[in-house]
This record gives sequence, C-alpha cells and structure tokens, in this order.
Amino acid sequence: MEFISQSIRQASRRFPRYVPSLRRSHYSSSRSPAPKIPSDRQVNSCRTSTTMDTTIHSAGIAEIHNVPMEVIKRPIPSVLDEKKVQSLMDTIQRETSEDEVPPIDLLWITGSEGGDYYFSFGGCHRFEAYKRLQRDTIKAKLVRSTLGDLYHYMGSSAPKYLA
Ligand SMILES: Nc1ncnc2c1ncn2[C@@H]1O[C@H](COP(=O)(O)OP(=O)(O)OP(=O)(O)O)[C@@H](O)[C@H]1O
Repeated sequence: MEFISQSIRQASRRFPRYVPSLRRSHYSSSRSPAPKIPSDRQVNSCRTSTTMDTTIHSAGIAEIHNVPMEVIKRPIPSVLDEKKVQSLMDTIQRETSEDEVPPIDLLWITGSEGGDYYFSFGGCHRFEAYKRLQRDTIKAKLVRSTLGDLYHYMGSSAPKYLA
C-alpha cells in the first residue's frame, strides 16, 4: 500500500489518478512483478486518449495507465538520439507540456502459470526520458498480447518462463 500511495503522489497532477495496484509477492520477485488487471472501476478512472495518442497496436485502446517503471521489461537495448531524450525530458518536466507526450505501448502478457508481465519495445526515447527524470511511473497503454506476439519481437530469445 505504501508503494501505491507513493506512486499516486508522484504521478502527474494533470494525468490519470489510476496506478495499477500490485501484488506484493509478485512485485518483490525479479521475474514477475505485476500490476493487477485493472477492474472496471479503475479503468473508469483512467484518462482516455485522443486520436493523436494512438499507435497501430493500441488504436482501439482508450485507457491509459500510470505503470511503475520497475515492472516494465525492455529486453532490447535502445539506440538513442541524445537530443531527443533531452527534449522529451524538458517537455515532460514542464507541467504545461507534459500531456504532449503520448503514452507508450506495453505488451501485457499473462504467463502460463499466471503472473502478469509487461514488455516494452518501442517508445525508447520516452522511456529513457522518464527513467532519467527518475519518475516512478510512465504513461502507458496495455496491449493484451500472447507469447506468440513476443516471439515476433524476440524470436527464440523470448523468455522461456512464460511458456
Ligand atoms: N520534445 C519532444 N521531443 C520529441 N517528441 C516529443 C516531444 N514532445 C512531445 N513529443 C511527442 O512524443 C512522442 C515521441 O514518440 P517517438 O515515436 O518520436 O519516440 P519514442 O517512441 O519515444 O522513441 P522511438 O520511436 O525511438 O522508439 C511523439 O508523439 C511526439 O509528438
């Protein structure tokens, strides 16, 4: 509960009040930290996106969540344009412009033995900007995905523990 209230306090005042709740047992595990699947009530408290916020993967998804940075797995190292990261940091830091940065997409996968896993492949510069700003959470859309989807990105490097 302490973590959740901290996340809520540190989330942008202009952005969603929703922070995925965590199952502590999963959260402390390096393998399967997991925001819970949002309930209807929680989903209703999320901000909805505009058409400008969408990608092909998340075009049909309206809900935006403040997802804890530390539960997001980024298996592929980013190649970064330093100026773009800096510029995004400036934009995110200013309360008047933070909303100009759209949510990233997260692949949300449930393991065969349960547990929720959140993978990020795009949004490299946004993720890096939030990380460097030491934000606890990042705005994200959760794209319901399967292990098969993960194979598209990672091939045989996809984590075996999900199968
Ligand atoms: N100062 C800024 N610099 C760059 N993009 C910004 C800035 N402010 C707002 N944005 C918005 O943030 C989003 C950045 O997405 P973009 O696809 O360019 O990068 P990324 O997804 O974070 O990284 P990558 O595409 O390399 O994985 C765009 O929608 C852009 O309009």
